[in-house]
Amino acid sequence: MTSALSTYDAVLLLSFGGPERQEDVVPFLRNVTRGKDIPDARLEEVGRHYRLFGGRSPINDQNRALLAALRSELDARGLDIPLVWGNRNWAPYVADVLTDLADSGARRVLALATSAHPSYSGCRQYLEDIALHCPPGLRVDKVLPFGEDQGFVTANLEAVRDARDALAARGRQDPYILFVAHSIPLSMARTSGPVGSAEREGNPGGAYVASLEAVADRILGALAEETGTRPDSGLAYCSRSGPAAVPWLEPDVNDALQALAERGVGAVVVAPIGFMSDHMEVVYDLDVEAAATAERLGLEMARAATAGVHPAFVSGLVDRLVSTAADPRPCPEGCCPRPVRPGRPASAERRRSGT
Ligand SMILES: CC1=C(CCC(=O)O)c2cc3nc(cc4[nH]c(cc5[nH]c(cc1n2)c(C)c5CCC(=O)O)c(CCC(=O)O)c4C)C(CCC(=O)O)=C3C
Ligand SMILES: [Fe+2]
Repeated sequence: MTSALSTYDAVLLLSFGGPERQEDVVPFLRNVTRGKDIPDARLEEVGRHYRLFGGRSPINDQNRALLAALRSELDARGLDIPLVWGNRNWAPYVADVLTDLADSGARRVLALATSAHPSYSGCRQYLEDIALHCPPGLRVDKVLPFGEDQGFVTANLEAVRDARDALAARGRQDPYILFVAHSIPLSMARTSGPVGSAEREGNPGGAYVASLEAVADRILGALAEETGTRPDSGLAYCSRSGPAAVPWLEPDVNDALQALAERGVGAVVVAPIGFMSDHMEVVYDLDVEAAATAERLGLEMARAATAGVHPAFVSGLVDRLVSTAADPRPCPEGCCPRPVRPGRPASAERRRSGT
């Protein structure tokens, strides 16, 4: 079957990468924090979550599963384009994959990054990775963030419904729905463009928060239509890091749970709509830490699944590949810019990548 995709030589799944064994943890974190001169002792502290899971991040296996699901969907549509995988911070490295593609004669590659919502970390930084490692003669176009696509919304809606029903089976009706995403510095959120609609311009959290709110709103709207009542809900954040003096998106998920318990809420669905699969942030910060907070507060909590390889999501991603191939649009100039780090000249930062 012909489609606009046939003008490309390969599809590249672009991701963050993660360690696979204990020996990988510190080298991986050194890659993530490249250029920031963080001492190994501090890296050990950051790596504690990975150590607890045997040094293995879930992210690579999630990406292997996604590659298999995308392959099946491409095949089912008769799209025989090669599909490859490259990471920013761990093997297989994007630099090696782009070199291999160029060596095998590829000229045009269509990249899909594993971040659903727009921000420097989830969008522009992948463009920088490509620019930094792209061999001459190779052109790479990238799919824009897809969090508001119907497939992603459908997968998350079904997950919230399942978690709600699991609580109901334990006798807890009408839970609060707490949507969760990765916190980012407020400065990064404000510049997370693309700024298009008036709502976005008026949203101090920028396009990142607007995208999360849009997904939450569509899930709540669908639930309201099914049950006749719109569930009580909120948006919270996990996994903040960096100096306490720098403002990040709030509230933290643990503080949000505390506030709910104080209000007398008894049951909560924690829905990680900010993540497209079970990353370390989900399996540690939510399933371990937030779950312990909920338990301590006497709150019944059910964590909704991430989109993962939900068929509607995978099919929507392939739709996106096809539509982007037909009309590749660059991320708008000035959108989701690299954060300026105080005390570091921009030129020294330009050729470095971290997180
Ligand atoms: C918006 C966003 C996404 C996109 C959402 C998404 O794609 O899901 C994302 C993805 C990821 N981030 C990841 C891991 C890390 N992120 C870090 C640090 C940071 N992330 C940030 C933001 C984001 N990050 C920020 C603003 C920082 C501080 C950096 C700075 O100040 O410059 C650090 C350093 C240690 C620390 O600071 O905690 C690590 C180890 C992994 C792998 C997880 C796994 O192994 O499963 C993944 C997919
Ligand atoms: Fe991160």
